[in-house]
Formats: sequence, C-alpha cells, structure tokens
Amino acid sequence: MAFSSPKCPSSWFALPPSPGPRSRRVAAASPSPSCPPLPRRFFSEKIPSQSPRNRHWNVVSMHEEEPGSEFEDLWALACPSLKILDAWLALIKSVIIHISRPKTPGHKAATVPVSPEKEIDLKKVENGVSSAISAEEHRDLAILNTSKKDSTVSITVVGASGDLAKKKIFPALFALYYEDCLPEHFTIFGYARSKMTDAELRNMVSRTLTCRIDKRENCSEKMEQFLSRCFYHSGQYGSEENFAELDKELNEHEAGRLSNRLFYLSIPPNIFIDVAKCASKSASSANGWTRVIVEKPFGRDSESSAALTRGLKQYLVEDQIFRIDHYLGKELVENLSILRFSNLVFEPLWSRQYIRNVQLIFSEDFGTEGRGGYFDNYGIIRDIMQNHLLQILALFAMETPVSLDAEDIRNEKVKVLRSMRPLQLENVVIGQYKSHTKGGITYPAYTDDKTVPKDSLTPTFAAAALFIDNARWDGVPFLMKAGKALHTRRAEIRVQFRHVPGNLYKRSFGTDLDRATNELVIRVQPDEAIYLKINNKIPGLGMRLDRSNLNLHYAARYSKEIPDAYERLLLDAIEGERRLFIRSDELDAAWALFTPLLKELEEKKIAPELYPYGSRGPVGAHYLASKYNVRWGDLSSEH
Ligand SMILES: NC(=O)C1=CN([C@@H]2O[C@H](COP(=O)(O)OP(=O)(O)OC[C@H]3O[C@@H](n4cnc5c(N)ncnc54)[C@H](OP(=O)(O)O)[C@@H]3O)[C@@H](O)[C@H]2O)C=CC1
Ligand SMILES: O=C1O[C@H](COP(=O)(O)O)[C@@H](O)[C@H](O)[C@H]1O
Repeated sequence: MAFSSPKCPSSWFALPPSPGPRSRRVAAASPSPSCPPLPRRFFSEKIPSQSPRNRHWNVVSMHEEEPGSEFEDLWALACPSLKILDAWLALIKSVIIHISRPKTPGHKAATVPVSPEKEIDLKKVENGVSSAISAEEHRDLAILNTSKKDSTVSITVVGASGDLAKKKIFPALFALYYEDCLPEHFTIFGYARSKMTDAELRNMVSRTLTCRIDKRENCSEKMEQFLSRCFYHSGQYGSEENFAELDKELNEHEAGRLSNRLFYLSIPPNIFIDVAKCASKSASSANGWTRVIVEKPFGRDSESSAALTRGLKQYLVEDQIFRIDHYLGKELVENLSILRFSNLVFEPLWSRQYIRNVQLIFSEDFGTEGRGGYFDNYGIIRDIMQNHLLQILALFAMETPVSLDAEDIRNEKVKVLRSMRPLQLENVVIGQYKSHTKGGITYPAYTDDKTVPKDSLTPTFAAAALFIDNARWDGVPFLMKAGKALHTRRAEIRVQFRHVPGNLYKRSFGTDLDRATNELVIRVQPDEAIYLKINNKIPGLGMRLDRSNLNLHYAARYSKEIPDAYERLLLDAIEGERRLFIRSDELDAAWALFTPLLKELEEKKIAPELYPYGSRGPVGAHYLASKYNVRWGDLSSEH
C-alpha cells in the first residue's frame, strides 16, 4: 500500500516518484517485479484517483477475490512477462540516463522545453504492444520502476533571501518535513544574489521556524535535522554559469539517484524568465521531472501576462509551470467543492433559482506596510481580485466537473471565467486609505509610504458587481470587495438565498424580509468556519422568531492545526497535482475580464474615494450593493 508515514496524510513517497497523480494509480496497481503472491485484496484495493489528500477513492474493482480464483491464474500468466519488461526497463533507464544531456555550462541542447511528465498509457504495456511506447514513455516507466530509495527531490528556493521565502516557503517546507510529508531523500537549496554561507542560511531560516504543528512537542531535534538538509548557493538570476554550479551541487547531493527538481521562483516577476531559462538550460533534472512554481503577479494585464507565458514557454512546457494562487490552498477554499458537491442539502440549491447573490470579501486591518513599492504598480484589483477572489468565484460557480482530475476542474473554471459579462466602470467602486488618528495613535495614509508617489491614484480598496451570463447564474450578482487598512482582517464567501415563496411566517419578520433569508457563510480566515443562518422559534409559549447559526466551527470540531496554504501547494507541486494551480488559459480569461476595466480606470485617471485607515471602507461600496438590492453581509449587525 502506498502510505509509508503514519503522520503525513499524503505520504505517497512509498511509491516510485510519479510523473503525475494519475500515474500513481498505475504505480500502485503494478505488480512487483519479484511477483509476490497475489495480495488478498489486490483487485479491491482502493486507489486514489487524484491526490491522496483528496481522499476521493476509486475502487478499482468491487470484487474481493480469494487466491486461487481466476485472478490468480491471470497473475501467474502475467508475471514472467512483467519480469522481462522490468529488466528491459531497467536497461532502458540506464541508457537514458547515460544519453541525457551533459550537464555542463553552456550546453545548448537544453534550450528546447524540457519534456513534461507524461501520463503513461499502461494499456500499451498491458497489451504487450511495447514497441508502441515512445521514448518519453520509456523514461517515465523507468522512473516509475525505480524504487523510492533511488529517487530524490531537490527543492530550490530562488530568491531565498527575500520576504516570502522567510515568511512562508521555508516554514511550509519545515512543516511538511515535520509531518513526514517530504520524501526520504530530499535537499533544499536557497539561491539568491546575496552572499551567504549554508550556516547563515540555516540561521536565517531557523528564526522563522516554529513548532506550531505540535505545540507541546519540543521540535528542536526535527528542526536541526531539517536545517541540516538546507544549503545555499549564491548566484545571479540570469547566469547560466551560476545555475550550472548549482546543478553541480545538486548532483552531489542527489548522489546518482533519480533526481526530481522543483524550483520555487520567489523573486520579482521581471526576472522570472531569466531564471526559467537558466534553470531549464543548466540545472534541470537529467532523469526525473523538473517543475517550476511561479509566484504572482503573472503580469499586470492581458498583454504582459501573455508575454510572460510566452517567455516561460520558451524554456518550459505548460505542465512544468505551477502558477501559485495561495488562496486555492486554503482549507476552506479546498472545502468549497466538497460542501457543494457532496451535500444534497446544498447541491440542488446552487443556482439562480435559490441564490439571490454571492459575496466574496477580503479585508486586511493593515496597510501596504513595506510593500508599497510593489503595490503601487498593481493596486488591490490586481493584487487580490483578479486572482484570489476570481479563483474562488470560478470554483464556486463552475459546473460539476467530469471528475476530480485537475484538467476536468480547470476546464470548468475556464468556462465560468469565459462566461462572465465584461466589467463595467459603473459597477466598480475604488478607494484609497487616508491617515486616521484613533486612541492617540496616528495611522498613516497610503501615500505616506515613502515608496509611493504622493499623488498616487492606486486603489487600496475596490468593490465590484460581476455577472456570469450562463443559464445557472443569469442575473445573480457576484459582489466582490477587497481592501487594505480596514477595520478587520477577514476573508469570506457569503451566499444569500432567496425568500421563501409564500412564507407563512412573513408577518413575524416585520418589514425587512431580506433579513429573514438564509445565508451561508464560508469563513476562510481567520477562525475558519462554515455556518448557515436559519430562522427558528424562540422556545416558549409565544411565537417569536429568532435567527440562529448552524455552525461548523473548525477550532471546536477539529483539534488538528489547519495547514498553511503553502504547505498544501508545495506538497501538491512535489506530487505533480495541478488542481490548485492556474493553467494558462484560466489566467488569460481572468486578465481578459479585468484588463479593459483597469485600462479605463488608468486612462480616465479615476480618483479613488478616500476612507480612513481602520474604517469599513468607502460608502460607495454600499451604494453599489444597494443598486443590486444587496446588503453586505459582513456589515450587518449580526455577522
Ligand atoms: N512577500 C509576500 O508576502 C508575497 C510575495 N509574493 C510574490 O512572491 C515573490 C517574492 O516576494 P518577496 O519575497 O516579497 O520579494 P522580495 O522583494 O523580498 O525579493 C526576493 C528576493 O529577490 C531578490 N530581488 C529583489 N529585488 C530584485 C531585483 N530588482 N532584481 C533582482 N533581484 C531582486 C532579492 O534577493 P537577492 O538580492 O539576495 O538576490 C530578494 O531577497 C514576488 O513575486 C512577490 O510578488 C506573492 C504574495 C505575497
Ligand atoms: O497575495 C497576497 O496575499 C496577501 C494576503 O494573504 P493572506 O494569506 O495573509 O490572507 C496580501 O496581504 C498581499 O497583498 C497579496 O499580495
């Protein structure tokens, strides 16, 4: 069975390194070369269809066969040929490794995209049509047939000296290590221009690691073990020579094992392509997979995003590019599909017939502190709406995918994005925070940031009404609101349902019938929860109605710490699970929606409405909502 770690819920490293989640299915079902006796539950073993953490199980066959049945006969027949195949594959593997490109600086052959991890059509092997298997598939088979002991994963954090690396990436890697989710053989490299020794990197990283997963446990031993697997290489981002040096060091650590390499580009976007080029040409894996995680922003409009995609695709194929949107890695965003598709009380309600409006709300109770330089070039629409909130909207509104496969889900998300009505300026409100003094403390204005021009019109707040012009969502307003320096920190999805037709208790609600409708709230953060507002009778002899919450409060229900989004996404990238990463056509569709609006705002120099630091944002957001007969759920007296 695949699980090797008692701790990691997704410990698939007992399997050979997989070219993708679907191949894991294949790997799990492949008989071992030594032909052990037919396992009792071989044909009824549950095999994961996607990623094990999906916990969606495919039952390969419902039969539970006893040894001695016809399955055993088949097994006996198949075994010798599989043995031959295995030996053959081992030979091919060694030839492939031998003929792989020499990994010396300046080597030209690798300027073409590195071949992607391809799903293997095992049927060809099963049917004995081995000649029909391509060289690439041979390589993948070789990978599959190499035991975990022979493989390794090297993770290079490019931009290791930066804020995100310290704040999120190294802590997430440590959490994965702590949970036994990293493979047995792994190495972590930091790469940046800053001069640092391994010891200095370890010292820097150690300052941000905590024992948060298991607070009572003293995790210093685990930390030491983790840090001893972290190394640093200083180099320029555009230097193939420096990446070739990194490659040499990686090779030393990989020690002849089958090597899989993950590069995390935690750097400013203007150097993404340089790094993709150098990593691909000089430091990609010779015999395993090479994947690149790209941080946002993926451009600032349709043109620049397309140029970035084109640039990356000169050196990488789409399957190697993992565009991260960390909101997709948040527990409650992950749970959205489960809530909808596996609960009969919700699934039939998910349409214009029952849903009055949907609200996607993001607020932070701090300003752009320290990131004003970056932010001023992007603004809140690009920073939060075009990616995080739009991704949640697409997941929320998509049609039922054919399966839980990454491509099936992403196909449905793209369809939603393409069905969206072009955004009109009159359906958008923008704001910018101004200085405010409260309790003797003066909070700065956005333009007080030294890296922000004094006359900046960049919005730090935006609200928008969006519409999906398809049969399911015709006429339903999807309201988005995102802002910095507001009164609270929160991210949530609010679903307000329609009125009960002919409600018998209408009179008990007074004149404000809207307040009596059901509302489903998915609180993504903080204090994760899913609650449904319902109407009920106040106990007693009278007939007075009340509003109550049916509440799934995560902290009360589960003692386990919720993983950080970066943990989930890093593990997915290592496992080749693409479901939570953005495909290039999704990105194009997202930019196609926002680019005309952004251009109009900029060309017309629309001035943002000023709101005090720590307030609830511009009043314009209320007018926008009321235009569509909507009240922001987060601002009502009862949240
Ligand atoms: N920080 C955050 O909270 C978030 C960041 N992101 C994205 O993640 C990526 C990394 O973010 P963050 O760590 O904050 O970025 P930083 O500005 O901290 O940059 C990371 C590293 O890149 C190098 N670098 C910085 N500026 C330049 C430059 N102009 N030219 C070449 N190298 C440069 C520096 O390393 P050295 O000088 O040592 O080479 C720096 O330590 C960015 O794309 C950002 O947009 C996304 C979401 C949140
Ligand atoms: O991508 C971004 O997200 C953060 C908010 O992330 P969270 O996980 O802390 O909610 C935001 O502060 C930042 O501006 C933006 O670039």
